[in-house]
Amino acid sequence: MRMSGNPLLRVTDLIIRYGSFTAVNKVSFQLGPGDVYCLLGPNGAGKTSTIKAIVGLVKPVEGSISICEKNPLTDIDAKNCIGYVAEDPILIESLTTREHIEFAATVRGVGKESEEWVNYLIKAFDFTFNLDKPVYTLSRGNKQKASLILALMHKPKILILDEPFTGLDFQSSSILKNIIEDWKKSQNGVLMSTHILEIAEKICTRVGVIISGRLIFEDSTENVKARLLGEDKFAKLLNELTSNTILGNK
Ligand SMILES: Nc1ncnc2c1ncn2[C@@H]1O[C@H](COP(=O)(O)OP(=O)(O)OP(=O)(O)O)[C@@H](O)[C@H]1O
Repeated sequence: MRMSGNPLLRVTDLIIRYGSFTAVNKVSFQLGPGDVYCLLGPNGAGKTSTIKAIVGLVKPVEGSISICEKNPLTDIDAKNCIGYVAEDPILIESLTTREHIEFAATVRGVGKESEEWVNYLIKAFDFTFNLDKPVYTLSRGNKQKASLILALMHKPKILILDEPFTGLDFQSSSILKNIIEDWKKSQNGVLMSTHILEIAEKICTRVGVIISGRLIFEDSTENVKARLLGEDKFAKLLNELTSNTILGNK
């Protein structure tokens, strides 16, 4: 695969099982500097499981993961290289977002120098009036915004976003798209799962199609589009990949 510089993230032969069920089967891919890698696939394909293994929320039975050239199992610094937004925001319901930000700043060693950036994020996501409300009073979309601010505040080299546009209003979606573009330009990396083909086509530099736990197709978005000449055919390819894959028997 074409890549400039060492990969920021390397996933090799990842296998995840829940009991006897294999949810992710020998998945391998890399995220290079400047990449926005989109994992595409139907419900239950294994996208979230793959992401959870990368951020350490699920223990794979086999395979290896390298984050910023560090082993996350043995090197605590690997975690600081990541900003993660889960499909369902992971927040402490009784705390306010301001308290989450203060706690995260202490844990990650984020100091005064980041104040301007954090204030920018709060303003950009139109979050000022929600900052001091307990999380349990926030709407789904505002919890998503809180998660995004927390994931971005330490300017991680790798952003990992699981269905990040779900529940976001138009303005916040547009801000997030700009931030993803900035991450790409700064030679950082973004790994993202999405069901929205338009986003994959417009934002991602690479797409990986995962079905029944297997990564069955991977290419640059540029190549896919050049080959398929148009959005309808991009969607058609994914439909075909989905229907041609024999489900079960993994
Ligand atoms: N904790 C769990 N215990 C048992 N099975 C699980 C668990 N988590 C996920 N699975 C199963 O693993 C498979 C992959 O799930 P996963 O959430 O990774 O898929 P996904 O591609 O992210 O789906 P979606 O697009 O619906 O979010 C599914 O069959 C799911 O039911």
